[in-house]
Amino acid sequence: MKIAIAADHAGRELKSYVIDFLTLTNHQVLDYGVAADSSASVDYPDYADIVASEVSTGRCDRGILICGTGIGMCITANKFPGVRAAVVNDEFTARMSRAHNDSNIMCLGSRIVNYQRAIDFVKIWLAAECEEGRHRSRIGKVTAIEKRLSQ
Ligand SMILES: O=C(CO)[C@H](O)[C@H](O)[C@H](O)COP(=O)(O)O
Repeated sequence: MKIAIAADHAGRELKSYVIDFLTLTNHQVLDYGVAADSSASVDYPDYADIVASEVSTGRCDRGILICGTGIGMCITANKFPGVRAAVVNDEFTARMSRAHNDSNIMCLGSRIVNYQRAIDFVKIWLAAECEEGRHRSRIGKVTAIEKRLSQ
C-alpha cells in the first residue's frame, strides 16, 4: 500500500516507529515531516493539509497523521473531498473505523497511546476491510452531503 504520513512536534517520535513498522511490512511510505530530529513547534494543519491532499487526490491509498491527541489532524483532514479521517486511540476504533466507515486516514494521539499500542492499532487498521452493505450506503450519504456543500 502507498501510505502518506506526517506528524506535528508532538507526534514526531511516534511517527518514526510507525514508519519503521510500515517499511518492515513492505508498504511504500511517503514521509511529509515534521523531521524526526526537529525541535521546532509546528502547526498540525500544515501537515494534515499535505497528507489529506495525497489521499483526496488518490496519489496515496491511505494516510496516517499523528499529533498530541489526533483530534486537530482529524478535523483538518476531514475538510478534504473523499477523505474519511478517524481518530484511533484503541483497538475497537481501529477496526470499526474501517469496518463501518471505510476510513482512509487514521489519526493517532501520541500523548494518549504508547508506541507498542499505536503499532497494534496501525496493524488492525491496515488489515481491516469495510463491511460494505448498509455501511457503504451510509458512506454514500456522507459523500452526498460533501458534494452538496461544495456546490
Ligand atoms: O492538534 C492537537 C490537538 O488536537 C494536537 O494534540 C497538538 O499536537 C497539540 O495541540 C500541540 O500542543 P503544544 O502545546 O503546542 O505542544
